[in-house]
Amino acid sequence: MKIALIGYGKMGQAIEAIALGRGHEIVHRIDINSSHLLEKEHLQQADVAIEFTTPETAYDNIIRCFDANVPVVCGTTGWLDKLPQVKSQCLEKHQAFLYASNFSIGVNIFFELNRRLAELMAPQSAYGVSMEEIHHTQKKDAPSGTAITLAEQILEKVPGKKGWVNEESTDPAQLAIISKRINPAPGTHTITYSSPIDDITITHTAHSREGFAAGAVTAAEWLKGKKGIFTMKDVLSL
Ligand SMILES: NC(=O)C1=CN([C@@H]2O[C@H](COP(=O)(O)OP(=O)(O)OC[C@H]3O[C@@H](n4cnc5c(N)ncnc54)[C@H](O)[C@@H]3O)[C@@H](O)[C@H]2O)C=CC1
Ligand SMILES: O=C(O)C1=N[C@H](C(=O)O)C[C@H](O)C1
Repeated sequence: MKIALIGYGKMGQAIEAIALGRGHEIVHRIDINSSHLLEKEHLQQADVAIEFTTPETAYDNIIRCFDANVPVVCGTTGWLDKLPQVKSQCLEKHQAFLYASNFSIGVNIFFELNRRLAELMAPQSAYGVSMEEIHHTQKKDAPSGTAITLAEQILEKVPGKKGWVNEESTDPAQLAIISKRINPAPGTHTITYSSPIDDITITHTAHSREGFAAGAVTAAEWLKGKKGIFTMKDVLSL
């Protein structure tokens, strides 16, 4: 498979290593200094694009892929206010788009655990719920995309929680997400249900970026030749 890497930073390079190891070809490594490669004539040389850049650049990059008729796997976080526009553009232009806040198999299983735990805890009013996420200091967005996905799952199930805030909160209607930036930390997410009697805690800890990169390559292999809007639930049949 011919892959265009849009974003050749920590993730772009980790994805390249996995993709080459699986016999794929990298046709473009597009970074801030080589953005002319985002022109249609270049992007069209790829079977699929994998986009890991910045919250400010992801939207334009995705639309460029649609205009070049190239399926796009996107892992960039912090731009989701524009997700409805991306989805409508994807459908209008008959393109293929797959976004995940986290591509690792472990986190996608953790999402399922989180959903089930929230369902079980929903009637247990003695427990308060909170979240902590820890990442490296180069991370641009807070809370992490993964934390937002986890929070949305909890808000869907736990009555009385109306939204999340990225700070400590005494408002029972708000789910507090505490973000810590410490090196080295590829990504740790912890959810705690706490009562005067006991606590229940679930944690996912990434030991490296390998799981994110492998999941993104698997998603690209799966997306090639498809049309529509997909998530890792489709790829992993969860
Ligand atoms: N969904 C997932 O599983 C994961 C998502 N991420 C997300 O991926 C994104 C990138 O993360 P890292 O690689 O760690 O960041 P990074 O800062 O190491 O790399 C970002 C790269 O994008 C490049 N870039 C900036 N503007 C660009 C443009 N207009 N066109 C092309 N390239 C451009 C930069 O030069 C830089 O090399 C972040 O939003 C992060 O949160 C990170 C890990 C896993
Ligand atoms: O920026 C990172 O590094 C990561 N970003 C993603 C997120 O925002 O959730 C996924 C992972 O946690 C690493």
